[in-house]
Amino acid sequence: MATGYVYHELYGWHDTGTHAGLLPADPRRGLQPHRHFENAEAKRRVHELVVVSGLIDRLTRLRPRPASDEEILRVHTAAHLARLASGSDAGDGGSPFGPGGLDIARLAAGGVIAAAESVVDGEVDNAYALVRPPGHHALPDTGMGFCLLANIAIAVAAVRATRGVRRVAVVDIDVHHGNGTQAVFAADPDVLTVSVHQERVFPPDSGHRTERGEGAGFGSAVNVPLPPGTGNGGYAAAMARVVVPALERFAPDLVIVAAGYDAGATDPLARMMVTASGFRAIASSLIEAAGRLCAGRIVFAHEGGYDPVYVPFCAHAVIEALAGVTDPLPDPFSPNFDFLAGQDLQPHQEEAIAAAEALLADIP
Ligand SMILES: Cc1nn(C)c(C)c1/N=N/c1ccc(/C=C/C(=O)NO)cc1
Ligand SMILES: [Zn+2]
Repeated sequence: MATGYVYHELYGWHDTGTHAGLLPADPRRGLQPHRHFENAEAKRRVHELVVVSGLIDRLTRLRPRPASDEEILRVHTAAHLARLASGSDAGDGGSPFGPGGLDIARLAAGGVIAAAESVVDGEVDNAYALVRPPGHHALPDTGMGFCLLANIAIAVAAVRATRGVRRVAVVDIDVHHGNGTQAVFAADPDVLTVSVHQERVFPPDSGHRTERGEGAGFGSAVNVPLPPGTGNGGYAAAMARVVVPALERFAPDLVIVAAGYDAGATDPLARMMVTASGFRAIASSLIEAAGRLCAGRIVFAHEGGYDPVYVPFCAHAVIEALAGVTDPLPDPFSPNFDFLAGQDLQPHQEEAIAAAEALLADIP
């Protein structure tokens, strides 16, 4: 089992400066300066745990490269690219970046491209792209939600253009709706986008079950909004009853996962309860499905997740699953979080999942 791994120190140099965590600092509103929630720490510490634990020795290091203008313009407008070349915010006022921000964003998108190409070319069996800045909220004409370029959408477009890959499934397990990827491919019946997220957190009023794609692409978008407080049992049920069956119906040539960890039990930007063992189970269900459906071709691209202490354990568990590790690193927080009341599937969560099962019938 060869698992590709992309990381570059430049990802840690993407400078989101000081905000008040999420919003621009403003003393007139009582918003005291604090580092932006989307800062380097959580992702840099994932890499450091991968190195210190020795997992790095079981991985095949892949080198990222900057996504070219041609590759970016398959998804984005020239105006958006120009904004990133000269501006200091991706477009929504909450996604700041410092000098050279576009160069690092190119390297993030290029890191996902490199991972996808290596998997499709058979150089590795599967891959993890630990990239920053994230991408799944970025739209063709603007960035948003800390995302500058639509990393995964750019990678999907690249392997379809250069490697003849036809059907790609993107599964978004970040706790926020994968609106960007969904929008890029809404009319495309050969790209399935499935997003499992906390209902209506971000983007506001986005990610409803009723968002299903459009035109020839109707049915190719599947949204599974879940209630706040959903934990390991709710996510396992969503995977087993909606996500994996959707993949089986769609029969992809390649699976790409938008791997965010902000559904984690300690994340500041959502209210879910998933733990490292829960993320391992989520990943394992997707890896197993890819093994049955597309020779194991699966790529995980890092997205959100903001607790610098716990995200490393959650992402490490996912990378171990990709590498087929049978002696996983124990989660020191397990006694606290794996046994929280409500970790098992709750009736109101079951209702949300059952409602999403109805969407499977129209998958193209
Ligand atoms: C509150 C509030 N007020 N306003 C004006 C805005 C714009 C607010 N929230 N913005 C948010 C909230 C959450 C995210 C998460 C991103 C992520 O992790 N994606 O995976 C991004 C922006
Ligand atoms: Zn997120």
